[in-house]
Amino acid sequence: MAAQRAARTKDEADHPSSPVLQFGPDKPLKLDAGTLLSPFQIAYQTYGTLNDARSNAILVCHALTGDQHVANTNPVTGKPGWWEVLIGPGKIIDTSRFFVICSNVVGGCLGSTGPASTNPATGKPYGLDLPIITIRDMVRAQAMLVDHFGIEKLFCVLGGSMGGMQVLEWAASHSERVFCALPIATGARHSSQNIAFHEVGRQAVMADPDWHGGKYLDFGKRPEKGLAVARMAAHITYLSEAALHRKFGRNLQDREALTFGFDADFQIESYLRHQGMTFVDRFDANSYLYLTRAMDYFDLAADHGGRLADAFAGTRTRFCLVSFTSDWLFPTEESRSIVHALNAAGASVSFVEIETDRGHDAFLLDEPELFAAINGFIASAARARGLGA
Ligand SMILES: CC(=O)SCCNC(=O)CCNC(=O)[C@H](O)C(C)(C)COP(=O)(O)OP(=O)(O)OC[C@H]1O[C@@H](n2cnc3c(N)ncnc32)[C@H](O)[C@@H]1OP(=O)(O)O
Ligand SMILES: N[C@@H](CCO)C(=O)O
Repeated sequence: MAAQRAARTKDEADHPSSPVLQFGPDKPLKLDAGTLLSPFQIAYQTYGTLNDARSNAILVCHALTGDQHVANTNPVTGKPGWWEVLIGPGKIIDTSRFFVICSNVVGGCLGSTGPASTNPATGKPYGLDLPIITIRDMVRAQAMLVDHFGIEKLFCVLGGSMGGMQVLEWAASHSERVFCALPIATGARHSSQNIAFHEVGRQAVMADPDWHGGKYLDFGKRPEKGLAVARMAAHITYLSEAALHRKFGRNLQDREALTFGFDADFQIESYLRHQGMTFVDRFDANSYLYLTRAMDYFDLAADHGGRLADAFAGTRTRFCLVSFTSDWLFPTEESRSIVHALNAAGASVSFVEIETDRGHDAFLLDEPELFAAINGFIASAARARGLGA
């Protein structure tokens, strides 16, 4: 165990934005697809220090296109970590008290094994030869990383969107290892409408002639146009009609009049083009296919005989669910149905619906009510866990 603690050096603690840390388990990853993934890597970051009782660990699960750089400068984009506003010394998730772990999901493209990784059978990138990865597979891999740190029980698992799906999966399949769980802006299954949007995005990628059946790395050119269009369509779903109206209305982009052509006349067009173009600089097209598929396949009730409450039978985990009024991707009803299932399972659960026009991606923004909910829930759970004030 001492060796496991030593795996996290002082340099890592002092320089959390230091190069990507990777863990290669010596066991294969058992996949829901019925195969084994071996070898495989998990890229991760940690912040803070694990206490002697190993009771202060918080696992943060990232969303569809997020990564492990939750609270340090992102080495690809140069931007702050995606929850740096929330996590750090003296912040709401205080890394002078808690040991925070965030890992890149398996199937991703920032250091964990994914479709761009080398297939040991061919010596070439996996491409579509990588087996389909599920949310449960991602969580199995994270559990191996948590084992690597010698942590039996996580104090908290939290995350939004696809991160929230991982939180629910942790609570369902490793309930004895989770003291408290905070799924945000998520659902216990991906809805028909959400699968539909993902399918549009995947078809945009696959229709790009540079995709080459997923073997684009062999050809030296990536399917950037298709991936950008996929992101543009998806990005609309992360916002809301009201937010788009508030931010852009029908304002024109750097011009006084319509051009009577197909340039980006409107600010919203220019904005979406920007979102699409910047996305392709930081994300792999095949990873996008795999991770959207993982979300589509997620159906916690189906995995437990069709009754969601059975996924949480006997749980002692404390839950807090958060939804946003303008989130049309994971509307409040999705969270409410999870709350009902938790009630039926006799779980300890609280629920916060936050009034905002910022849509689904509100969980990534400076949202005071969200931070107040996280703060209150973690403070009360920490007292119950004997982790002090
Ligand atoms: C959970 C995780 O794991 S992280 C997930 C991965 N990360 C993301 O999804 C982040 C991408 N998402 C976003 O940027 C989402 O819009 C939000 C909602 C999170 C950010 O919202 P805001 O902070 O309000 O930023 P906003 O939506 O206005 O976008 C700002 C960007 O649009 C650009 N922009 C704004 N207006 C225009 C315009 N008219 N024309 C062109 N570009 C524009 C800005 O220059 C800025 O660009 P930059 O990000 O390259 O610096
Ligand atoms: N916009 C976030 C959340 C999507 O669910 C992302 O790209 O990961």
